[in-house]
Amino acid sequence: MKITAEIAVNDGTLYKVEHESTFTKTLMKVNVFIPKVIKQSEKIPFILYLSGLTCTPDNASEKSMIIYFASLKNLAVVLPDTSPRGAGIEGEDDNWDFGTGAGFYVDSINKPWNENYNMYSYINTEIFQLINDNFPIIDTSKCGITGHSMGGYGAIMMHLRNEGKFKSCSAFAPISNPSIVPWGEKCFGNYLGNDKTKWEEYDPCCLIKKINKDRKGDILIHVGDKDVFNYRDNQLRCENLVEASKGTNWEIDLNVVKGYDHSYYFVSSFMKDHIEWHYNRLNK
Ligand SMILES: N[C@@H](CCC(=O)N[C@@H](CSC=O)C(=O)NCC(=O)O)C(=O)O
Repeated sequence: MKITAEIAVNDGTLYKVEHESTFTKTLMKVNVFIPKVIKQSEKIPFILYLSGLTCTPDNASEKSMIIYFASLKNLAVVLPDTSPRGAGIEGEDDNWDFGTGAGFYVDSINKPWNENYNMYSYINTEIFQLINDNFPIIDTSKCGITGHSMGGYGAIMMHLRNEGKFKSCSAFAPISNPSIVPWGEKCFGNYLGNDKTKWEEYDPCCLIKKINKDRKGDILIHVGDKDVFNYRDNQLRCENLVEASKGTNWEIDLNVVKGYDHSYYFVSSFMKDHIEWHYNRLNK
C-alpha cells in the first residue's frame, strides 16, 4: 500500500491510498479520513461510503460533507473506488453506466468480467484487510455502511448479506430493486449472465425476504422527489424495498424529501442525519 497524499481537512487528515488488489488484479485507489484522535489508546469506528456510477473516491470526499460531519463525531471514513480501472477489457470504457466506474458491487461470474470485476469481495474482504493492516487506529469490528445511488444499493445489499458485519446502514437515493431497472439489468446481465436467480443474490428486495427470518434491523433512506433518475427513469424504486420489508423484522425508514434532486447537493443536505444515525448505532 502506498499513501500518495496527506491532506489536512476538518481537523483531521485525508489519506489518498493506492494498492494492488488481489480481487480486481488492478491498482485501486481508496480515500481514508482519520479525525483528530484524542486518546491514542482508543480505536475508533468507521463509516464505509460506497459511491455511485462514474465516481472515484474523490467525488464524495469533496462534495458529500461526510468528512465534516464524521469528524465532529470522531468517526473515520473509508471511500473506495467504484470499479477496477484499466483492466484492459474490450468495451470497459464505452458506457458510463457499465464497466469502468460501474462495478455494481458484485463478483462477476461472466467472462471476460470475472477476472477483474469482483467489487463485492474487494469491498467486503480486501478493504477490511487493508484498513486492519495499515490504519490500526480504526476498529474494523465497528463499521457503519452507507452510499449513494449504485453505492446506496451496494450498502444495503452488503448489510443484508453479512449478518453482524455492519453495525448500521443507510443510503442516499439507492437503486433498491436493481433486477427490474435498466441500470441493474445492464450490469447484472453482463456481470452475472442471464440466470436471474444469480441476480436475486444481490437484489435488496429479494434479499430482505430471504435472509434469516429472526434477524432484525433498520435502514435509513433519503431520496429527493425531484430526482430524475427516480421519477423520470424509475431506476431507484425505493418504495419496493419498503413493500418487500413488510412481514419481516426490518424497518425501512424511507424519507422522500421535497425539492431535492440526485446530486451531491442532495447528499450533503442529509449527511448530518445519516452520520447521527450511524453514530448512535456504532456507540451502542
Ligand atoms: N454521467 C451521467 C450521470 C452520472 C451520475 O449522475 N452519477 C451519480 C451517481 S448515479 C448512480 O449511481 C454521481 O454520483 N455522479 C458523480 C457526481 O459527482 O455527481 C449522465 O450523464 O446522466
